[in-house]
Amino acid sequence: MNGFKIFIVDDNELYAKASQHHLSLNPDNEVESFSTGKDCINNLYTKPNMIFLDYSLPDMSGIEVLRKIKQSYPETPVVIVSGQEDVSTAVELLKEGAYDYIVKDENAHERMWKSTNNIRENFMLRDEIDKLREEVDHKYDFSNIKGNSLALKKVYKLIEKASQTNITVSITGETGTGKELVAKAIHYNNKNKQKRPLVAVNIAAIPRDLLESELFGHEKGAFTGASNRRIGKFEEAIGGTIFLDEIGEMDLNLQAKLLRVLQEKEVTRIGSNTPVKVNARVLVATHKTLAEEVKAGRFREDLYYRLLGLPIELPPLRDRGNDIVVLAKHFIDDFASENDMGKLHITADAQKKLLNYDWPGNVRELKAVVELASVLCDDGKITDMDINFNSTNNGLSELMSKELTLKGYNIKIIQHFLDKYERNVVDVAKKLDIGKSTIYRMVKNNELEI
Ligand SMILES: Nc1ncnc2c1ncn2[C@@H]1O[C@H](COP(=O)(O)OP(=O)(O)OP(=O)(O)O)[C@@H](O)[C@H]1O
Repeated sequence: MNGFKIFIVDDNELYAKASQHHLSLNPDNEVESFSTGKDCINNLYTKPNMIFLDYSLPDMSGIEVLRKIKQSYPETPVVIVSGQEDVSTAVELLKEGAYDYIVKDENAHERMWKSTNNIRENFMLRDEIDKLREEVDHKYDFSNIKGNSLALKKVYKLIEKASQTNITVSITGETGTGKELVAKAIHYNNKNKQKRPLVAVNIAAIPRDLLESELFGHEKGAFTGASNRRIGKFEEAIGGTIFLDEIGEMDLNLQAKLLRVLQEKEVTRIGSNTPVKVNARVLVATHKTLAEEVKAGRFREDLYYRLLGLPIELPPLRDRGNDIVVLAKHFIDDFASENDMGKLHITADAQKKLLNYDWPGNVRELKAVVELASVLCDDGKITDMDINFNSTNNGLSELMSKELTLKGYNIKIIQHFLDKYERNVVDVAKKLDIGKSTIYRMVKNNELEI
């Protein structure tokens, strides 16, 4: 935020000067004073951040000036400063939209100072919220999803179509193909929804017994342990989007209840008789083939058709051709810049190795593999030696997905090298450019195994 512009409107020049001097003690404040209501109104176009307005001016009454300000700039806070200690005047002015009322007594300047600080803080917070909103909008636009393969271009087209309406969207694809990313892109690209909440519920992550209350809410005392009333996710998402991830994991009993909610467009909290209207847009995702689940009797057919809406199928990574390299470079660049590592390069051999792999864990796995390679590589060059697919067997794929301390990462990396170089401490110390004694000390402390 630039300077904070304050108007003081007071026909008592001496008082106005004293106020101006006091408020200018903060160099961020740009204070201007005017002796008439007209002068103030004529200068409103310069957009002051706040106005101190004397109630009794020679040309207009304070309330007239206040109304004129509120007509053109309803957001500008106006603090009335007046000699009258008349409570009813204060109430009247507050009703007309004044921000505060300060009586001209010996503490008036101090209160003006405090009022300025409060309002400035509010402005800064609002500024910050606007910036964060912009960031979020930017973060989840299409550019967040990387890849140029034909298969993915079809997906982009569908995301665009899905964003233009409120149609239900069912996103399918193997684990780690970016289903959640697509759900976010649909929500944040929808002009009506992007400023409203996106409420995500992972059906698989919530214990069966708690899921109904999580989705639809409950009243106090509805069941043992329900000590307070609780709003469900559907109600939280009113006006926005609810994203039901892993919908294929929902049990049949709850599927029936969900169907009713979708049909009636209202939820009834457990323990209540009063339904609440919900108009949330619904997105669902699953790594299962729902049609097969229906055939096997594990998913209700009527719910399946209700949820199908616009289906978007995410191709597995192995079918996206050179996107594998595009994504790898993207994750490496991100990782290097987050960790101040300078530019990292990936050799042709390493790229070939990535392209020849099957990627059962899809993009999530690729991210983990190349981030680990970025840590392991020497001289800013990722070679095929740094690309490690057996990671799930020796726990290294977890390395990047878990949040460890730096020491924790060190232990994992050194142990990995020890396993790889047949427990040759001298070789490993050389490779990692650390002292042999460091490794021996860690072995002695039972942090490493040789
Ligand atoms: N095309 C892409 N571009 C950039 N990042 C991607 C892309 N696809 C997936 N990712 C990243 O890969 C990781 C996994 O993606 P996401 O969680 O969206 O997958 P998912 O299909 O929902 O997985 P799951 O089925 O396991 O829930 C995330 O870190 C996501 O940001």
